[in-house]
Amino acid sequence: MYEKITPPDTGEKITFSDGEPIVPDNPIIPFIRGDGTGVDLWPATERVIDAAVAKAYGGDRQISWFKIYAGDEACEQYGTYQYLPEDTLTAIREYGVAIKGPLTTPIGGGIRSLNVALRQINDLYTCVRPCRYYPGTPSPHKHPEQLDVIIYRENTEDIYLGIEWREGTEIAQKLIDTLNNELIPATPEHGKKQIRLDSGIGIKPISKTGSQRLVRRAIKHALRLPKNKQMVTLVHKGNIMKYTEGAFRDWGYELATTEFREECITERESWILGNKEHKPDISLEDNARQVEPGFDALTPEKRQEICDEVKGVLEALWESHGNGKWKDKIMVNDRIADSIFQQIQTRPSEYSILATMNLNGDYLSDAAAAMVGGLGMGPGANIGDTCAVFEATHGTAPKHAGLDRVNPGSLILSGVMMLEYMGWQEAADLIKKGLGAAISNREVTYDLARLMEPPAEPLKCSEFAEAIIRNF
Ligand SMILES: NC(=O)C1=CN([C@@H]2O[C@H](COP(=O)(O)OP(=O)(O)OC[C@H]3O[C@@H](n4cnc5c(N)ncnc54)[C@H](OP(=O)(O)O)[C@@H]3O)[C@@H](O)[C@H]2O)C=CC1
Ligand SMILES: O=C(O)CCC(=O)C(=O)O
Ligand SMILES: [Mg+2]
Repeated sequence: MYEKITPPDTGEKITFSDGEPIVPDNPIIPFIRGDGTGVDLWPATERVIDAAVAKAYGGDRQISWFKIYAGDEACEQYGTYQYLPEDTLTAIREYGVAIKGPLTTPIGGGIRSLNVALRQINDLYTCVRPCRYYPGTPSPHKHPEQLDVIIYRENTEDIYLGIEWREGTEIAQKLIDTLNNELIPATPEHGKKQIRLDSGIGIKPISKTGSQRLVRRAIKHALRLPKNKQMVTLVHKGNIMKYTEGAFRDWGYELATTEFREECITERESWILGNKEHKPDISLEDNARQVEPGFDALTPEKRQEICDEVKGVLEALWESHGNGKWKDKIMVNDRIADSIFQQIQTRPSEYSILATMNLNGDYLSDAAAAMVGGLGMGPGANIGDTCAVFEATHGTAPKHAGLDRVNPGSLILSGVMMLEYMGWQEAADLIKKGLGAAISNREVTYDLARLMEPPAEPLKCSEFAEAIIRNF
């Protein structure tokens, strides 16, 4: 059935029921080594995961690794331009849970991202990227320990769908022509806007389906968190992109206030209920005035609309969520994307789960990782309903490739996420303990060593893996 790969002789497949993995004691797990620093990162990661499983379960559980190919290694194995062979896609589909190193994407022309293709082909619609601080990690931030967020990034649409046309091509010119001469003039709100003739054109689709299934997972995750972290923030640039990013926000709120009505409160609803709790005889109009900045300057129709909203919230929610009961619910709020980049730095403790569209989540996950030690400490998972692929937030860092130098922390912590997803919490905990202790002992790779005060003597990538195992 496979052209060039052979699954291990021992082990069984992970299967799925209702979106949850059913994991045998000896699962077969496909892995992609990755390009660039993948040659250094994967061996270190495999060693740490195997050692933790062996120690946690004394031989009763074991992973049978199944080597599959993508990127440069795949071309060596399968031939020129065979970056993502059918074998690889079949193995991931068939075995359900996989882990991968980073893969190169050329900028501009050439192949499109293999990483993105893997997510789209397997419908791994949720990218989960936690950013939390390990004590002793050097950080450019004064209080990195206050940041404990999980980015829930939509993983299949937005500009990552890759539907774009190069400037000057026949289709780009045709599109610009149709937009300038037919579609824009037919849309009064666009006025006399015109697209420059020498533009490249990209399409940014954001669907209700894609947005709501992502937010659904984010809310379900929030339900499993301690009470003080039960928050979901919808991140968007809806003030500028109303029908894509603004719609993401609206669909997120719609889902929270329908499917999760009993469990959720929106920030605005909490203000309305809070105003009445603070002053039980407050009028609808005064309540509306406190909720809506600039209320008195609004048109009478708009003021009436907000009063009706206040009335609707009080009627629908006072019984179930009023009298402070909303404080035990999941708080769903929203923040504009540029503002959230400063908010996670100035008020990190106020955020927990950040639900984002694809591009915003890509940016935000690197920025948040920087606060807790850098890209060497940024793990991730791509999760769908019948399949999951674990990978670090960072890329191939080509200038460090093959030097046994980079920090394997992100890929190892992606392995921890994989073990937790499989329900192998004991092995996951050992790795977190070992990693935390190695960092506290200043046994770290160059990226963390150079930021420590005084600078520490850097370990190699492989030596850091050994230090983690020693500290289990
Ligand atoms: N999921 C994936 O596979 C991803 C793939 N990519 C691809 O990777 C390639 C390179 O991308 P690039 O923009 O350079 O981004 P990278 O994330 O690969 O690297 C940027 C910089 O981040 C730091 N860094 C990255 N990984 C580590 C690590 N493990 N330990 C310590 N520091 C690390 C290094 O900083 P310094 O040198 O300052 O120490 C490095 O130069 C591109 O082709 C890109 O498309 C990018 C992101 C994700
Ligand atoms: O696929 C790539 O080349 C980049 C992807 C990326 O930056 C990410 O997923 O964070
Ligand atoms: Mg990225």
